[in-house]
Amino acid sequence: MQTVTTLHTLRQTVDDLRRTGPVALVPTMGALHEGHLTLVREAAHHSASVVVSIFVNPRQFGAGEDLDAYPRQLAVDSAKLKEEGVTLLWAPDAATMYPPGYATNVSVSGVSEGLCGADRPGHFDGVATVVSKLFNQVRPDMAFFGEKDWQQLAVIRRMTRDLDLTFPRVDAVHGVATVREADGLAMSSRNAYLSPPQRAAAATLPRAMTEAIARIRDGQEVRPTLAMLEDQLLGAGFERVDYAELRDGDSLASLTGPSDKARLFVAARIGGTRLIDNMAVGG
Ligand SMILES: Nc1ncnc2c1ncn2[C@@H]1O[C@H](COP(=O)(O)OP(=O)(O)OP(=O)(O)O)[C@@H](O)[C@H]1O
Ligand SMILES: CC(C)(CO)[C@@H](O)C(=O)[O-]
Ligand code: BAL
Repeated sequence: MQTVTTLHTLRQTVDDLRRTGPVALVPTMGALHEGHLTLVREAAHHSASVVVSIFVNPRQFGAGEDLDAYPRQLAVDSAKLKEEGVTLLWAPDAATMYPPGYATNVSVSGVSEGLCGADRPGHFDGVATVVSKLFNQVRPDMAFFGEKDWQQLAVIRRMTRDLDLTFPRVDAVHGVATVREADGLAMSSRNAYLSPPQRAAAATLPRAMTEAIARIRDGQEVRPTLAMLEDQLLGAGFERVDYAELRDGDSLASLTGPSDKARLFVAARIGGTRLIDNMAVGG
């Protein structure tokens, strides 16, 4: 595996790779876990070369968020990627991504509004901006993102479609199902912030979501069911529920009842750590 930190070398190396077959990109912020490695394996399954980027993108963190605390462990991550047979690790620094004078922002409306967009103003502008840069830098034939960040995936697909991108084309922006711990908690780099008791209580999130979905499918009203879900989380030790909402998985429009594409989206905070999850409800 080659580790590249300059744009010049990245372009040269990816141009060489492209001659050997399709190139896949897996964008990450590092602190890699099985969720990330599942994206890498899926990417390898569909391409000749896998490029993984690791960049903790300052523009997607709001004031007072965990930019400084975000886990950084490039050597450990690099060993994991090497083991997976990744072709190239793209690990730019902040000055390479945003040199002095940098002044451009990519902003996607609609799907970025509400849910995490409401709690983290500017977050999806930061994501759309860095992902459009990564797409232009690597020019991958395909890219892989986790469904754990469902709204992020919707924003990236919208951006790819709206800007008529061809590297990758919108139908080559792939979503990969959420990888979970044995107790159902969605894997996330931020789970590392949790103390053992917080980690044990965090498993209430997927459990309470699964129960709420069963009630909704059973015909119980959505609003009281989601209120019960919030109470369950607060009772288990979460200090705040940022949102618990039913939305259409494609358009992200709010829903008041089940439908084919309905998904339940929740964000909640435990010990100051913000966890998100989403699950299909179905009709
Ligand atoms: N449990 C998971 N299952 C599948 N994909 C995942 C999972 N966790 C993260 N991903 C995906 O990996 C990519 C990189 O995500 P990122 O580096 O932010 O990791 P993360 O674990 O989501 O961290 P964070 O704690 O910041 O949310 C994203 O496309 C994300 O959706
Ligand atoms: C897509 C991404 C790598 C952009 O910084 C980030 O938001 C993430 O890790 O999900
Ligand atoms: N996994 C999404 C990146 C973020 O929370 O900033």
